[in-house]
Amino acid sequence: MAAIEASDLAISYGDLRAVDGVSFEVAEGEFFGLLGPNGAGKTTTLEMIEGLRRPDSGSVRVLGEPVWPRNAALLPRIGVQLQASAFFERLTAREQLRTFASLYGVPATAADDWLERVGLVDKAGARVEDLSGGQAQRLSIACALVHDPELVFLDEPTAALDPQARRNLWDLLSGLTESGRTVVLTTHYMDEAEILCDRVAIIDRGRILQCDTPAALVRGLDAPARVTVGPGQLTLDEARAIEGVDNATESVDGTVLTTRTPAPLLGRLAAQDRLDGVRVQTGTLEDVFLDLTGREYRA
Ligand SMILES: Nc1ncnc2c1ncn2[C@@H]1O[C@H](COP(=O)(O)OP(=O)(O)OP(=O)(O)O)[C@@H](O)[C@H]1O
Repeated sequence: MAAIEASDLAISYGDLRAVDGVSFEVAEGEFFGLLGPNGAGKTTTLEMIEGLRRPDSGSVRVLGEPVWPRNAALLPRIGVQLQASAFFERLTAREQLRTFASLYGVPATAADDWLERVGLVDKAGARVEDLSGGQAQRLSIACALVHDPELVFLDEPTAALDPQARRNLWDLLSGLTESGRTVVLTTHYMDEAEILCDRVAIIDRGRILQCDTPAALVRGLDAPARVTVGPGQLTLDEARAIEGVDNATESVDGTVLTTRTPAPLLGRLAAQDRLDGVRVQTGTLEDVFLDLTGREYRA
């Protein structure tokens, strides 16, 4: 059984078709990403799947059940991350989490376990308004998971965090599917989706442009790899003479070799003892987005 089956979802706000025929399935245990720029329709799509917003047309089944009209049987089985601003005011981090636990009828020990899992034991007595952005996001994720849901929705969990705090949160997020739980994440960040998600749907202007594993999407681009060899190791003529090199240029970082066959090229560079400081860049999801839409990604 699929954890989510969304079929031809559409919703308009006045003249704006915010979601325009979106269909996808998410398998149980999958880490699935909805990826797209501001205003693409990610949040609206999630709200329809969570049963918070009624689609104009189309249908959704979650964990085998219809979500609309509001399906109370599903509530204990799904977790929805609240934006940090939706915390109960003036509670400490522990009280906040214990309040969620009691609303779901789970013991306070579950709250304390999650406090530990998200690394907030030191902040247990701090009021939620005194937490840093990253700590608040960790707490909101713990609140969504305290009742051990089968399916959890995380809407831009790393928005507004600095790069270090985002990376710290990735460790926590990547462990969430370990016990077979399904995770659906929306994000602006292509790098985040590439690292965390088993599959991503790239969504723009209310439509899914592509849906696949990040690796397959990048492979489908058929973009050449760029292999940069440290400065002074190769002349351009030597570089161009190496089998598999399509082009070679100089940059401040060294000699940049363009190739469609990076693995054998690296083997040849190794044989010439020229691997010191070599960097390999392949296509990224940002390149996929550019290729699909013809414009830069507007994160
Ligand atoms: N209640 C509403 N009334 C009118 N327009 C809306 C409403 N909610 C969303 N929209 C519009 O629908 C489009 C999709 O919005 P949505 O919030 O789903 O995008 P998003 O991909 O989640 O964007 P973001 O990453 O900025 O949160 C946007 O153009 C938005 O302005």
